[in-house]
Amino acid sequence: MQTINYKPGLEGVIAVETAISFLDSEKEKIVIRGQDLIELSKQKSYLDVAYLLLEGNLPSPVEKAAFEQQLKENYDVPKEVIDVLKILPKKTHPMDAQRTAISMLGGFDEQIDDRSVAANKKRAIELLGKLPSITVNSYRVLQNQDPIQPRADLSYSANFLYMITGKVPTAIEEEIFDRLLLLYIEHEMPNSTFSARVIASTQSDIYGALTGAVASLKGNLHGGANEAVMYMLNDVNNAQSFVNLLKDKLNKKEKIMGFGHRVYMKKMDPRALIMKEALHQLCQQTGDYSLYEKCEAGEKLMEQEKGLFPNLDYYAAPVYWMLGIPIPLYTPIFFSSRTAGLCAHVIEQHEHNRIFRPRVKYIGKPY
Ligand SMILES: CC(=O)SCCNC(=O)CCNC(=O)[C@H](O)C(C)(C)COP(=O)(O)OP(=O)(O)OC[C@H]1O[C@@H](n2cnc3c(N)ncnc32)[C@H](O)[C@@H]1OP(=O)(O)O
Ligand SMILES: O=C([O-])CC(=O)C(=O)O
Repeated sequence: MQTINYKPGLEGVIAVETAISFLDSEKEKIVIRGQDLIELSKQKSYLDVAYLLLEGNLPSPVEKAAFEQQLKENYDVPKEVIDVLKILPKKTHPMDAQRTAISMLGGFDEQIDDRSVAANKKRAIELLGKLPSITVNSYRVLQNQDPIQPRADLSYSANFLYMITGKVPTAIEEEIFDRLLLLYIEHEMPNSTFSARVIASTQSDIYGALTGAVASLKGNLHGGANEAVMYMLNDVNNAQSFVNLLKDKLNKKEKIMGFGHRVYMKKMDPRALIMKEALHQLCQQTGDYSLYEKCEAGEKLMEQEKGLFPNLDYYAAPVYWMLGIPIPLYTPIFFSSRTAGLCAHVIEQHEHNRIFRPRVKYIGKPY
């Protein structure tokens, strides 16, 4: 007779011991190596938090400059990777192209079998350096556009946004894009991180773990929600039509993208609030508040009708839009940011490994 302790979707199950991050619902903190992500988003930049994740402490100004320089030295992507992206069917989703490119990088790693912390940290830096180019250029070649070269004279985030839009961003655009990357950087044990750790736990390599994580993040119950939110917002002209659209979807028992979360069940994802403020800031710049009005109306309706609150993807989507970012890049950019957190998790998994191998509750034919 089996002893059953089955939680559908592993809800509430503790899967790993980690020193990387923790969602403390009681204290309302997203803890990243002992620091609150929301506080960090007000004072620090994406690269500070990427360094914190990989090294365990925030960088000094000198360490940060050296870290940024290392990333810039790794901006170039092997020509063979771009060549493969060019032969993908043009209807390939950029997430699938990103997945292919990351997977290919494994073949260029001369020390692929080295699972040491030092080797994995080196790979994390190489991956973080290459991700902006992989992300943007995989999309560009699918659009029959020539790859764009990174610009090392710009900051990491400014270059990333420049590569996406083809324009050097203004100071406010750079600041908001950097905040968006920072908020997406790490979030404890979402499906993609779990996937990466499960793969790494077989002693498989970081490229395989990240390739699996891209596939996980693509789904619209996870990272793919940000793109779905924007298509929904663009389907209607004003706040009232958006409310009507959501009511209609709810009547059809459809899930509304950008709402709900396994951990934030009774209140709004704190990261979404920061993006809501960023959206307001961007609307102030243009004088056009229509996206903000639609989002707020949707937020109110969902609370009234379902007691559900926005997650990060809900308010990140219109921020991406106002920064001039094409919708198919929203989830690949999320992944690009999350690479820092995922690499920290793969490093930790390789350091303190036990293979994941759960059991089942058998509901098949009697035997
Ligand atoms: C950055 C991120 O990746 S955040 C996640 C982004 N994903 C989305 O926005 C997709 C929409 N949201 C969802 O599908 C879910 O809320 C998830 C996947 C995020 C969490 O899923 P779970 O923790 O398994 O919650 P579950 O789906 O069981 O929902 C609990 C109840 O709330 C309802 N619910 C949850 N989210 C939604 C939603 N977005 N729209 C409508 N109803 C919802 C469910 O239908 C369910 O109702 P029931 O008990 O009457 O059946
Ligand atoms: O935590 C989750 O399940 C999903 C999420 O918000 C994230 O990965 O940022």
